[in-house]
Formats: sequence, structure tokens, C-alpha cells
Amino acid sequence: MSSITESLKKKIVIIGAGPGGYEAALHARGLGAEVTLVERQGTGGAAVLTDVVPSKTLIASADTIHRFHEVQDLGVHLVGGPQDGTEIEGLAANLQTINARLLRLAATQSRDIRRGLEKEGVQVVDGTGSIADPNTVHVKAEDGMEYDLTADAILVAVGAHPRTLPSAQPDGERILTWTQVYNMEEIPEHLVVVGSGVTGAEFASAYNGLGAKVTLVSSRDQVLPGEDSDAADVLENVFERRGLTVVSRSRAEAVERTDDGVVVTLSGGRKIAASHGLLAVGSIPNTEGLGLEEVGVKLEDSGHIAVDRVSRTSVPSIYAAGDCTGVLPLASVAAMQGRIAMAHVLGDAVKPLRTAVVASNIFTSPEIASVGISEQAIKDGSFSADVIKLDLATNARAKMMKVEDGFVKLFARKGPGTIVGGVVVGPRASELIFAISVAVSKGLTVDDFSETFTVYPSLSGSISEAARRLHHLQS
Ligand SMILES: Cc1cc2nc3c(=O)[nH]c(=O)nc-3n(C[C@H](O)[C@H](O)[C@H](O)COP(=O)(O)OP(=O)(O)OC[C@H]3O[C@@H](n4cnc5c(N)ncnc54)[C@H](O)[C@@H]3O)c2cc1C
Ligand SMILES: NC(=O)c1ccc[n+]([C@@H]2O[C@H](COP(=O)([O-])OP(=O)(O)OC[C@H]3O[C@@H](n4cnc5c(N)ncnc54)[C@H](O)[C@@H]3O)[C@@H](O)[C@H]2O)c1
Repeated sequence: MSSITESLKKKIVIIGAGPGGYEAALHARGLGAEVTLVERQGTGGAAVLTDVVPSKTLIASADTIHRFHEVQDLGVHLVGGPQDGTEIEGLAANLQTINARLLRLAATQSRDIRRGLEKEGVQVVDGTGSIADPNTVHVKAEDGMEYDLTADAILVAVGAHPRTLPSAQPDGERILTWTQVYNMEEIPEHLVVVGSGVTGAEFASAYNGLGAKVTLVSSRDQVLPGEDSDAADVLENVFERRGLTVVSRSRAEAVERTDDGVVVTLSGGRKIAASHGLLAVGSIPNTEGLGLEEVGVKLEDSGHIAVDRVSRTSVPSIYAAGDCTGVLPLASVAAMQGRIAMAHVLGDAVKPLRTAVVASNIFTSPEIASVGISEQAIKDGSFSADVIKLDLATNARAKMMKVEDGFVKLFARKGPGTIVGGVVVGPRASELIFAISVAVSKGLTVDDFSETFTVYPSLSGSISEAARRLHHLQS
């Protein structure tokens, strides 16, 4: 590690206080630097205020209802149900209560982050930053003041915002982006979600759970393009069983307001009338007008900042992290890029980013978690590995819990049996993936897994069972 006195000489200015910016700020302070963080919206960034935190809180409520419907024959029922001779139709969601709770939670989280930053000595500035020169950030503060901050190094961590279509302009009431859905006061009667990537699939699953009629417009053959195809298959089957309609191989050409809702026009002319439309058609990096290109920072055609694995841009004193780089738009990756950037600037030990070991989770019901290489990479010959897939329906604990959808899939390199990837589909897949993530990150083998005790009965038992099957396949 560099000496603290050497780091103390360094001034860092960070633009954007999402996971990329605030994690970097804390790391830089830990290494002794003087840190100023400029943020225009609120600490925690879009991740905390509009994206990760509110959506996962909404999903927690939706999951409760999904689960309730699935456990009906476990011998438990609401008091006052048909067994007691009165009418109980099921669980109902109160969207106003759910939204109030999730917005409160996001605001509290944002405040906690700010408090944590200030406690560590980070100077947080409420305002908009731009690059004046490679060592100067110009600030337009919320209080109207304008001034320059000089820095030895600048970190740009400005995130991204929802993409819209010229013929589908959000009005915040009926035509919405994911940042506006929390204004809805009642469960939408019929929600058309345009775009079946991770964002679209998560919201479609959530509002379906909360009781809305949902139609998901998917431009591809299968939902979740680019993700594990078996996982997408499970999700489509679950969607169908729960009455969620997927319209595949269709692009939305327009979303327009009508007197009492919206009409979505698909390529080919088909029209879907609905009460609300949600645009989940990707994001655009917040890099315009920041002064980046003027000082020589190279942008990709998409507007993302080009960075290397230690978060360097084409200008030596300017680093970038998170969604504005387009490396992998995940909060965990943004945070890691931010920390790596600061370690690099401040002379701490640096381990370049390894995207091949990033674990991620799609918070649909069931959840879909994955890490490492994909099965597609094995199928197209770019990787030589054995694959095993075990359906959760064969797992004793899953049967007890009445978990019928999902699987565990493991990929192990032929020969040494090193675990190089895996997919888990099921309840709390986001937690179950951790073991596979450790294996991929640390180069563990199928034998390491087979020799490790798991609890009986447990869902994780399927992971060690998959490893044993791979051992037999390879011996
Ligand atoms: C609906 C949704 C759900 C998601 N769920 C997950 C999830 O469950 N798990 C996960 O890992 N990822 C999730 N993501 C992705 C995750 O939100 C992003 O990867 C993460 O927010 C990136 O962090 P960041 O620091 O790059 O940017 P952000 O969180 O976007 O923060 C950037 C900040 O910079 C500020 N800013 C921009 N320009 C300026 C300027 N000029 N001056 C001052 N401040 C500025 C913005 O106000 C913002 O606060 C989700 C994304 C979406 C859309
Ligand atoms: N749980 C999580 O970690 C989480 C949740 C949400 C987002 N994210 C991150 O954000 C990234 C982006 O995901 P996303 O879903 O927001 O964007 P995306 O770009 O991955 O998906 C958008 C989809 O909309 C489709 N589309 C575009 N225009 C369309 C049209 N006119 N009609 C129909 N479909 C159209 C695209 O083909 C694409 O499949 C993810 O890869 C993930 O890294 C993560």
C-alpha cells in the first residue's frame, strides 16, 4: 500500500454518487486522499433512488403474493377462508402503501449513505459537475454558486438514464419509464411492458404478482435475450401459467395516449389497448454535455466512456466507473470499477476488473442467477466444458417447500474439472449462486464441491449433487 502521507497529497474529485462514485469515495478516503463528491440528484444515485432499491422492494411485495398462491396446498390458509365458511379470495396489494414504503426506504438509504460518506470525511457537494480541463471540475451548485475544483484525478461515475422512443414519449401518468412507475396510485388494470430484457422481465413479473394484467412485448424469440436459454424457458412457462402474455418477435413502433389509457402499436400494425405502458428499452449514458470529448476523453459510438480494466480513460488523470462506461451495467460492477480506479490513482494494490467472474441475478419470480461463462459459449465452441443440469423438482427440500420451477446448472472445464460457470433458477437463486461464484472466482473443482458437506435437506444440495454428476461424467 502507498504511504498515507503520499496519498494525502492527492485530491480526488468524483462526479456522480451512485455505487460507482460513493464506493470510490469511501475507498479513496480509506487510502488517505482528500475527496470531493459532486452529485445532482441524491447520494446513492439512480441505483438507490430509482433503480435497484425501489424495484427490489416492489418485488419483495410481489414475491409474497406469488409465494402465497403457490403454497395453497401446504395445509395453511387464511383465517376466514372457505374452510371457515366465509369468502376469502386471496391476497391483494395496496400499491399506495407499497410505493410509500419503497420510496421511504430509498430516501433513508440515500441519507444513510450520505451520513456514512460525511463521517469518513468525504466532502459532498449538491450540484452538477462538468469537466473544465483534465484536472478541473466545474460545479454548478444547487445554491446557485458556480466554482472550479482542482484535482489530481477525476472519477466520472455519472450513470445512465432510461432510453425512450420518439414515438413513445413518457408522460409520467400512463406512458412511463421505470423511474416513474412509483407514481401509480393503483395497480394498473392492464400494463404493457415494452422490452423483455432484465428490466422489462422484472417489472412484468412484479406487476403480474401484484395483480395487474400484464402483456410483455418482446422483440426476440425468447424473453431475456443473451441470458441462459433454459432459464428464459422456465420463466416463459411460469409467465404463461400465471396469465402473463408474452408477445414475441414484435417491436413496439409507438405508444400513444388514448382517453382512458394507451395504445401500443406493434411492428406489423397490431395494436394493444391497455391502461398503462412501461418502456424498458434500455439506457443511455449520462455523458452528453459533460465536456469529456473536449478534453480528449474517448467515447464509444453509444456514448459510453471507453475504459480499460483499471478504469482509465484515454486521458491519464480522468477515470470512469459504472453505467457510463457500459462495461456491465450492474451496481456491483460499478462499485468495483470505482474502487479499482482509486486504488490505481493512489498507488494501492490493483487487481484489474474480471468480468468473467461477475455474479448477477434477475429478480423475477423465480429468480435467475448466473456467474462465469455461459452455456452458449460452450455450444458455439469458444469454451470446452461439461454441462450438467438438475431440475429442482427432484430436490427433497424443494418438494417440501413446493418449489416446482427451477434448476441448477454447472459448467466444468474438461480435464481438471474446474468450475467455470453456473446458473441457478429458483427461490433466492441470488443467495444460492454465491457458492458457485466462489468456485468460479477461486478456481475450485467439481471434486472440491462434491467433498463439501451441504445441509440435508437443502436447495444447495442440488449444487453438490450436480458436481458429483460432473465428477462421474468426467471420470
Ligand atoms: C430498474 C433497474 C433495476 C436494477 N436492478 C439492479 C440490481 O438488482 N442489481 C444490480 O447490480 N444492478 C441493478 N441495476 C443496474 C444498476 O442500477 C446500475 O448498474 C447502477 O446504478 C450503476 O451505478 P452508477 O454509479 O454507475 O450510476 P448511478 O447509480 O446511475 O448513479 C450516477 C449518479 O450520477 C449523478 N450524475 C449524473 N450526471 C451528473 C453530473 N453532471 N453532476 C453530478 N451528478 C451527476 C446522477 O444523478 C446519479 O445519481 C438495475 C437497473 C435498473 C434500470
Ligand atoms: N437485477 C439486475 O441486476 C438488473 C435489473 C435491471 C437491469 N439491470 C442491468 O441493466 C442492463 C440493461 O437491461 P435492460 O433490460 O434495461 O436493457 P436491455 O437493453 O438489456 O433490454 C432492452 C430490450 O428492449 C428491446 N427493445 C428495444 N426497443 C424495443 C421496441 N421498440 N419494442 C420491443 N422491444 C424493444 C431490446 O431488444 C432489448 O432486448 C442489464 O443487462 C443489467 O445489467 C440489472
